[in-house]
This record gives sequence, C-alpha cells and structure tokens, in this order.
Amino acid sequence: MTVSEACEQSDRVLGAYRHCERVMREQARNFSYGIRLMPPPKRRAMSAVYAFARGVDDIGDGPEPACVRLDLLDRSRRRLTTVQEVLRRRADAGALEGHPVLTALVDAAGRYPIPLEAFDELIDGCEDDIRGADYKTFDDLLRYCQRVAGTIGRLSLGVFGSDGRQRAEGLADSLGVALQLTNILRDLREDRMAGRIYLPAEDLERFGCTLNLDESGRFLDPPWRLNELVGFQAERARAWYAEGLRLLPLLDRRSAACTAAMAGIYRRLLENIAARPAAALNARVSLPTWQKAVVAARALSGVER
Ligand SMILES: CC(C)=CCC/C(C)=C/CC/C(C)=C/COP(=O)(O)OP(=O)(O)O
Repeated sequence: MTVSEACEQSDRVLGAYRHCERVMREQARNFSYGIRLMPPPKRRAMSAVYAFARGVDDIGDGPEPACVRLDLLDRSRRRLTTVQEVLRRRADAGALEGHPVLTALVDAAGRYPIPLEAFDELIDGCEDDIRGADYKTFDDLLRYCQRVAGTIGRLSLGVFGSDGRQRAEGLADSLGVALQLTNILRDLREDRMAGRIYLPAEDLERFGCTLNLDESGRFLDPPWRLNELVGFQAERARAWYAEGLRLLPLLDRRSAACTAAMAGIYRRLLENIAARPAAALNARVSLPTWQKAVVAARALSGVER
C-alpha cells in the first residue's frame, strides 16, 4: 500500500467512526452517557457496535410489512458475514461497499476481540419479534432478553476486555438481561399499542392482568393489579442487576465507569417505575439530562457501584 492509499484508508475509517458516533449521540439517549466515559479508541469501537445493533433493532421495529423486515434482517446477516470475511482476509474491503457502519466495525473488530457472532443472535431475537413470538414463561422471555440485550453486553465486553473472560461474559449477559427487563417495563404501553406483550403470560395470569388498553391508550387493568405485577417484575429485574453488576470488579476503571453509568441510569428508570407503577405505565418514564449526567459523573468517580 502506498502512503497516499494508507492516508485515504485512514480518512475513510475516521469518517466511518464519525458517522457511528453521530448515530450514537443522536439515538442512544441513555447509553451514550456511559459510552462517552470510554477513552477515544474504545469509545469509537463501542459506537460501531452500537450503530450496527441500532440498525438491526430499527429494522425489527420498522413500519414495513413483516416479510420486508425479515428480508432486511437477512441482508444484515449477509453484511455481517462480509465483515467477518474481510477480517479473515477472504474478501477485500471493497466488499463493504463504502458502508460506514461496516467499515467502522471491521476496524473495531480488528483492534478488539469483539465476538461478532453475537450479532447473529441479536438478529435471531429480532426475527422472533417480527414473527410474533409469545412468551409463556419467564424462561421464554429470558431467552429473548439474552438474544437482544445479553448479546450487546457480550459485544461490549469484547471492547472493554476483562479478567476471567468466561465468567465476565456470563455477567455481561446478565446485565443485558437486567437492562432489557427494565426496558420492557418502561415500554409496556408503547409495545402493547404495537400489539406486543413481552411479560410472560404466566405472570399476567398470576396477577390477573390482561394489559388491554382503552381507546385513549390507558390500561384497563385495575391500578392495584398493575402495581403488583410491576412490583414483581421490578424485584426480578433488581436480582438481575445485582448479578450483572458483579462484572464491575473484573473491568478496568473506564470500562467499569461506562457499565456503571449505563446500569445506573436504567436502574433509576426502574426505581421510578416501581415507585409509581400505574402512573409510570401510562406515560413513558425518562430521566432529565442533568440526572443522567450526574449518574455518569458518579460512575466515573467510582461512587456509582
Ligand atoms: C456489559 C454491558 C455494557 C452490558 C449492557 C448491554 C446493553 C447496553 C444492553 C442494552 C439493551 C437495551 C435495553 C437496549 C434498549 O435500547 P433502546 O435504544 O431502546 O434504549 P433507550 O430507548 O433507553 O435509549
């Protein structure tokens, strides 16, 4: 490679990362506070992981008919294979067709041991969603959470690095599950309006809830039943946080800060929901910017553990 080709390539990679960082800044309303605590090379790698995952998630949630979304997910799988082939030198970078997220992902996975095959599992989870999978038991839901969020934990861990890789992977997976359980509670109404229920049918039955909505989009279940249902789910999510956060001592300072900030913000969302379930379920709960910044600052100074 000539010097000018090398410069061109590094400009292309930097431009690709800039694109991913923009996606992250604009769309990761909660998780960007943690990612920004990472040193620049790892932050860029995290943004590449985020941007690819965001693309997959957006296809899953998109307005297109199911068959179109399934085709788009197939295309994401093929793109992932191309990334892996470029890394194994079975294809040249031209195969990436100048796609900025793929370009950034190839660079990031060349620098850090990112388990790219986890994206395949993420895509499996989105396919389940599109095919209208239902979750009868918590084990069914757990498998979904591991696919759509545990995977992100394991991919992030590839960027972070850790002591005791195998144990750390299990804990990263658990933390992803905790975040996803929180996300499901926060988005209960929005998801219901889109025809989706993630909470296990066995739990709805146990607490006598249907999660049906009236015409104005409010839950018809009596508030005290919703309170009990949410209280139960919140307690379960807390146990997954307790397990997942055992990851922190296995990480370096900045990676631990990033993880603690992500978990800290989402845990506060969970506690806000748990404090006033019926109210929280009828309007999307979010934290003000200042509070997210405070959690991130506490995480960086090691207080948020
Ligand atoms: C080890 C480690 C870092 C573990 C954490 C892994 C992680 C970040 C999982 C995210 C799962 C999740 C709830 C995504 C929702 O994204 P969204 O775009 O719906 O979120 P938002 O609406 O709250 O912004």
